This record gives sequence, structure tokens and C-alpha cells, in this order.
Amino acid sequence: MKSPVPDYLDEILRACGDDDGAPADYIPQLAAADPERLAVCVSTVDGHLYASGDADAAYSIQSISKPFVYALALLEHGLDHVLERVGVEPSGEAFDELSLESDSRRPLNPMINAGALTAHALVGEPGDDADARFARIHRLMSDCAGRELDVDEGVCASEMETAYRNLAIANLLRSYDVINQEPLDVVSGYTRQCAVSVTTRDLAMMAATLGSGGRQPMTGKQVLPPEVVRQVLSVMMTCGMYNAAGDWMSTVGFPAKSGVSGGILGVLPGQVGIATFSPRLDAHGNSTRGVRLCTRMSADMGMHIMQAPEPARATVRRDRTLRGPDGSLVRVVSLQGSIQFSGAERVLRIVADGDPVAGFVLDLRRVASTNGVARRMLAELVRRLQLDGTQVALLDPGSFLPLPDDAVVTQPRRLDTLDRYAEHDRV
Ligand SMILES: NC(=O)CC[C@H](N)C(=O)O
Repeated sequence: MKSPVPDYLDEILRACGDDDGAPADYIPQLAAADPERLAVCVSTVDGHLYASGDADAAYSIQSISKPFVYALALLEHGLDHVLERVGVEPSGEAFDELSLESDSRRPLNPMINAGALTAHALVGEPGDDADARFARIHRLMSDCAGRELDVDEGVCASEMETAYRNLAIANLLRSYDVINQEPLDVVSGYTRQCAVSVTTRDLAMMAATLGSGGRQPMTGKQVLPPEVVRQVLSVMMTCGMYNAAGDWMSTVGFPAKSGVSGGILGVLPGQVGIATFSPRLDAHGNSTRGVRLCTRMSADMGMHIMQAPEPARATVRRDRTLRGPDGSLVRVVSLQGSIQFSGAERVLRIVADGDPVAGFVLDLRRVASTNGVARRMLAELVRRLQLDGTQVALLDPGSFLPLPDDAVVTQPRRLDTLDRYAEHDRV
């Protein structure tokens, strides 16, 4: 069978309509981009990439570098240090606005140029120059893409020729000691970071790396820690689409970042990385057809992260009370699927509401995954049952729970025996 996913991507490219914006022209080389180029890629978090259109056409990453450089600043200095210098509030302003928070003088967020220049300046050791900072940034972006990325020197030089606005912002930052390097040095490193050349395939892989908690799906390398990725995605969600961020949140509803060369990188955490490319931009500097493609994918594929998921299949698969060989009551609670807070809460509730029993078997054989809070809650259930004098047995071949003190850990060969006895000796 041929997968329908590529057909679907071809279909949405055909249906995404005319491009009614205009390519960015404040960077002379970008104005020369072929405005008809169009691509969409989706990468699963296990590394399968679906592509349609001009997915191998290369362009400069521009502002889509910002989340990765913010990630690097967080990785190197920790959240508190970075938060002292760059905020996390949506600005409601254009990306190139000369603005700082009025009391703290921090840039509002790392997705607008003021914050991105500051994040760029945070990278590396205090005495590092633009080349040294760029080398670290290039390493991280290449690791996220899963290949060595090039730099478009033409775009870099072209943007430096007209970088008046970014120089003004960097001078503003320097005047308030938000950065302590020479403004020109910071702008030149930042401009180079924006000139890293990517294809839409690369962007989808970079997105999938964020989507899988920082693990590059192809190389398997843990490029960023999950806590850093969570912070980056949160800021992308609230600030990634500039002054269209609120509109994007309500209509599309997944964290994303756009760039003036026409790319959009989107992330559905735990599921997929998405990338679109089309150079004509709307008034906010977001790709017009890219926004339409993302809106369509979100609607068709249920990608809005605020859409409540279908209620998971019941966590409690079976709940039986049996009479053991010595006549005492044994309760066997069998769980299934992914256990998170609400699933674990339900287990605690039914046990707390039930009658005391001499023995309790917690059967986790059909559990696919547990998160931290679910593990703590279930371990606490075991502990409290033991405190009440109940003998607890765990069927936990996947080792989801820490071994409770004194608990009986039922061996796999005993599972069948237990099941047989469950079938025949119900009470
Ligand atoms: N929105 C963008 O992609 C802007 C990036 C561009 N290099 C700039 O700093 O102006």
C-alpha cells in the first residue's frame, strides 16, 4: 500500500492558493528569491520525513534561527540567568521594533530582534567574538538538522550592507548594558546566524528535534535537554509569529517560528515537526501561503494543542476481587495505556473508595508509558496499602515503578498462574 500522507501534502500544496504577499526586500538578496517556490515537509519524531514541492530548495534560515540560539543561551547559562536579560512576554510589535521593557530594560522576548541579538550575545564565553559565537550556534543548528549546514555568504553580506535597524537595536542594548560587546560585532554574528542555509527538509528535522524533547530523530543524539525545549516551545507559542502570535495561537494552535525568507517551522510536541516554505510575506513578515498551509494542516490533522484529546481509553482495564488460596481477599487492578495524572488519580480513587483487602495486585503489564507524576502517585498507592497492612504484588515487567520495600514482585512465569486463578475464582 502507498501511504496517503504524501498525497495529502501534494493536495494541500495545490489547494493553498495564490501567493498574495511580497518577498522581503529590506535584505537585497532576499528580494531576488524566486517567489513561486513552495514546499511542505512533515517529520515524525521517529525520523520519517514526508516532503512535497520544492523541499530541497535552500534559503537562509533568518528568524527561525532565533529559537535555536535562545535554546543555546539557556543550555549554556540556565533559565534564571537568561531571564534576567531577556523576557518572555509577547511584544505585540513588529520583529524589528526598537523596544525594551520600560523598567527592567530587558528585551521583551527572544523571538524579536532585540531579544534575539541579546540571546546571540549570551552565547559562549565572555570574551568570544562573533566567529566564536557563531561556531557554537552553527554546531547546534547542524546537530538539530542532522547534517552540516552551510552559510549563504551572499545573503549574509547583503544583510550587513543594510543592517541599520539591527545596529540601532544593538546600540540601544549596549547603551543600557543589556549586552556588553561591540554592537557591530553582535550584529555581524547575529546576521551570520540568520544566513545559515537550510532546506524545508532541514527545517522539518529541526522542528522534529524540538518535537521529541531535544533528541534528533535520525542521529538519536540528545541535542538539547527537555527542560530547555519546553521553555523554547513556550516562547515560540506566545511570541513566535510576531504581532500575529495571538491570531496564530487561536487558529493554528501549535508553537511555530517564521522567518523573512519565507520559512515557517512548527512543532507538535511528541508528534511531528512541520516546515513550510513560500517567500511572499504578509504585513507581519510571515509567509502568506505558509500560514495557510499550517492553518489547513492544523484543522485537517487535529493539531491545535488546546483541543482536548479524545478521552484516553480507560486507564483501568480490569478491577477484580478474588479469593486467594487461603480464603483471603485479593484485589487485582490491571492498568493499560499511557498513565498520567488523571489516570493515576482514578486508580487512587477506586482503591481509596474500596473495601480493605488482604492482598493487592497492581498489574502494569499493559501499560505503555507513565509520566513522573503517575509513577509517584502509583508508588504512593503501594506505600499506603502496605502501611495499612495489605500485601502488595506488582506485575511490572516494564519496570515503571520503583520496587516497593517488602512488596512481592511477581515473576513473569507466575503471571499465567495468577491469570488462571483470576478466571476461576472470582468473588
Ligand atoms: N523576521 C526575520 O526573519 C528577521 C531576520 C533578519 N535577519 C533581521 O534581523 O532582520
